[in-house]
Amino acid sequence: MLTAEEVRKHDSRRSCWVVISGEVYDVTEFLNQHPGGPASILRCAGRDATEEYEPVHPPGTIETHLDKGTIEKHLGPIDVTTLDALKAADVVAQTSRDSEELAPLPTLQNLDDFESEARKIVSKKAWVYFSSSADSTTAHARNRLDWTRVNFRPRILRNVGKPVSMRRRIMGHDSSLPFFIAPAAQARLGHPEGELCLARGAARYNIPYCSSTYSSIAHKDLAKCLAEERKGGALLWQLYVPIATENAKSLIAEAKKLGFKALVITVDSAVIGRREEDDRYKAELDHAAGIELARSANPAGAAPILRGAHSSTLNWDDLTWIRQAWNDTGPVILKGIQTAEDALLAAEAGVDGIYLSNHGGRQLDYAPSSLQTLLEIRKFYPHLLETLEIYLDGGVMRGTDILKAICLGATAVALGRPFMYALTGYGTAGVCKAIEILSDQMETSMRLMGVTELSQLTEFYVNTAILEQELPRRIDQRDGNAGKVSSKL
Ligand code: HEM
Ligand SMILES: Cc1cc2nc3c(=O)[nH]c(=O)nc-3n(C[C@H](O)[C@H](O)[C@H](O)COP(=O)(O)O)c2cc1C
Repeated sequence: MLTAEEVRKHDSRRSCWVVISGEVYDVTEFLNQHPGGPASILRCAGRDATEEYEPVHPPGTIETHLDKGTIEKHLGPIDVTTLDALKAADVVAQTSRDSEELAPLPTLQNLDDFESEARKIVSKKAWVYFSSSADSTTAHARNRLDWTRVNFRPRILRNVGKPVSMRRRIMGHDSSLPFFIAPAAQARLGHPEGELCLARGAARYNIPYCSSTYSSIAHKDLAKCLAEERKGGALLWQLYVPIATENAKSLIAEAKKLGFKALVITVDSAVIGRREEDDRYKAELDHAAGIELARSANPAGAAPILRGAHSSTLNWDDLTWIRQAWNDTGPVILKGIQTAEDALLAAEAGVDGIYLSNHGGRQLDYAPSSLQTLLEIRKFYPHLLETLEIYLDGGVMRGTDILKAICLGATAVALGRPFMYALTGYGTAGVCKAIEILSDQMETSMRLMGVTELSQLTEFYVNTAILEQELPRRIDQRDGNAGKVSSKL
């Protein structure tokens, strides 16, 4: 049996050992293959990495890689009585949650409240990961701002005393509400039960949950959780296409095997965006740990250094083998469409739906808000609204935002950060309360607009004049079928 003293000696690039759940691994050769980059492991070198590792990786990650031979050296168990000496002080501090500080859940009134409550107790690592957005953060700010720039045109004197129906078919699922939970990785950074809280919330309110490729709870456990709830809901599989095609195919095979209802392929992440707050925090940790990793040096002629672990070569042709692997198991949706041109290409590629998103402003800064993209599609390729399912996300904080999207022809809307904040503070109960708040906000607003069913909402219920002034005057119509243009604006 190994001791802490022995492990501590292997704390560098030359020899890097880590302890995870009481087992010691030699990961020296794995460092440069680590999909999260070598620095994240080097920060834990010679230490107990369990607290850093667990919230980010689903159970079984190491075992799978041991089987595949990517990680070769399982050195055996550590003497647990010596383990405390191997924990980093900051990790211990970061994981302490003092829920005493939180406002009682029933007093929360809107989704902003969840954000401010979560901030009180969340670790710095989780906060920068959840909240950060790319570069100048303008895309993120605009996501939120643009919802405020659309006004309603309510109708009066209509009988709105009857029950309000908000049902919508979302990616093949009959959802009770016209929104779903967007994919967001590493939920266990916020709460020990992580993504399970999201799956339970989705089941209890019968809405879909699109889980991330990087779910920190194993997908099979999410499927099990949904089945155990026996209430409703549906699981959708978000796919980041990995660099190796065989890895992508095995993820798709897993999605099929576990009964996920739709394949949501994220197409806005050829490289990972520069989220400065996140990168600054990691650089601070690296600096404190004495880790220096040259990133930008790229000698002329050498292959470019790309950020992240996803395929940077992904292109429209790849949709063919991806769809063959998925084999019509359910709808295929492209997540991250940001222009009318790409919406048209997506339709021509035969996908079932498009998901307008700039990744919560975390990828390309100054990318258009999904609301702008929706208006752009309405202006240049309005027929797509009839032929494609249209989903969107980014900055959605209120039921009124969801209604605005529905008026403009969206099938449904998704929310990312708000649910991460809800689970961080309050676990499953927080997720359920967030869904209730949105549902309540929508119901009241629908009655005040003079409708009781989503199908009654049309473009005439919103005034988008301000945003329309900012639409591009022309788009590149060389690729698509320009003959179909007959503007809805
Ligand atoms: C063997 C010990 C391992 C340790 C100590 C470790 C540690 C970490 C840490 C601390 C992070 C967080 C990065 C950050 O926030 O800066 C991370 C990220 C990541 N790790 Fe590991 N890891 C290990 C093995 C693996 C394996 C076997 C895989 C295989 C898939 C993997 C995949 C990833 C991915 C994809 C991320 C990035 C997640 C994201 O950015 O959303 N890791 N790892
Ligand atoms: C913490 C976090 C993690 C995310 N992880 C993923 C992911 O794994 N896959 C993905 O397609 N999108 C991911 N996203 C983007 C969301 O799916 C969604 O597009 C975005 O959060 C919507 O913006 P909102 O946070 O303003 O609602 C992530 C977003 C956040 C905030």
